[in-house]
Amino acid sequence: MNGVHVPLVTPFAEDGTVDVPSLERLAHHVLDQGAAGLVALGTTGEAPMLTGAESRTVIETCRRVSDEYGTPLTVGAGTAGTDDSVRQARERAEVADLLLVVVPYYLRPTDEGVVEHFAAVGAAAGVPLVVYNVPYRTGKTLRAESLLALLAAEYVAGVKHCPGSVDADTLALLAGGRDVLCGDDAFLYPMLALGAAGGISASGNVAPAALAAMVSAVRTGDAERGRTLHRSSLPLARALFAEPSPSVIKAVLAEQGLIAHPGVRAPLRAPAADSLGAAMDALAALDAG
Ligand SMILES: O=C(O)C1=N[C@H](C(=O)O)C[C@H](O)C1
Repeated sequence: MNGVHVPLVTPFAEDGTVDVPSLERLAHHVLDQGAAGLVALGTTGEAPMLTGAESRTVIETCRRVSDEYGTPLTVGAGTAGTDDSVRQARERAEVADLLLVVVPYYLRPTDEGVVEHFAAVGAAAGVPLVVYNVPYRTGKTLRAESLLALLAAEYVAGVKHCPGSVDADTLALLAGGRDVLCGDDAFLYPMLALGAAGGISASGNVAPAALAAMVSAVRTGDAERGRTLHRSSLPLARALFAEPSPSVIKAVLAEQGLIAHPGVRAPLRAPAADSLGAAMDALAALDAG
């Protein structure tokens, strides 16, 4: 799990069904532009709003394209409960190379309960897990030692960390030595500079080359280039997340002609014209890598 992995949006056709040709076009585009792999059914893919059949269509489409490119496919999985997460992980692991498993949300279990949850899912899945730590969405903040324990587990390939800042726990995690992936687009460069292996970055849908260039600047020790790319991509990350994601991202992708329609599923809503305008301006000003 090195480099930038792109959590693809799930494009919908005008009638609201999953638009497979748009999804395929976008998947080819991001891999052509330097993404290291695809992520299906991430937050950006509106996973909670898809039916089981739609989820399978998205996974199969991403599998086909990943096989063409020889790149890894990570598939989102996990719900609030362990039994249901185990069932879903078993099913999705048949097609995925890795599973991106969200910290169980809403009930706010203890850290010990969360660690046991991942052990159960890891044992059932048979493919490596990426722990998706996103406290501002799940309502569950794990202690740094629990994150480090998960990072050290043999069934865990990495932690996708979305702290909203580079705080003390983030520093402890990055000092942990194994794969940490940044899940907060605005913090991609700072976390890479501190040793993160890469990122799962929604901005990669619209600017894959710039993010791939940032990774390569850090790898080659070109700090000045890395900082330049960071300064240039930060306004874009902010603009894309100015409204609940992925509504702005989809609107930009439709403007770019990469997907046919910008529609998102309720309760998400189309973004305000100003939000789209700000994102298009940030994209126009981007150092594209
Ligand atoms: O789709 C994802 O997975 C991502 N999740 C983060 C979030 O929205 O919480 C952001 C990241 O860019 C991609």
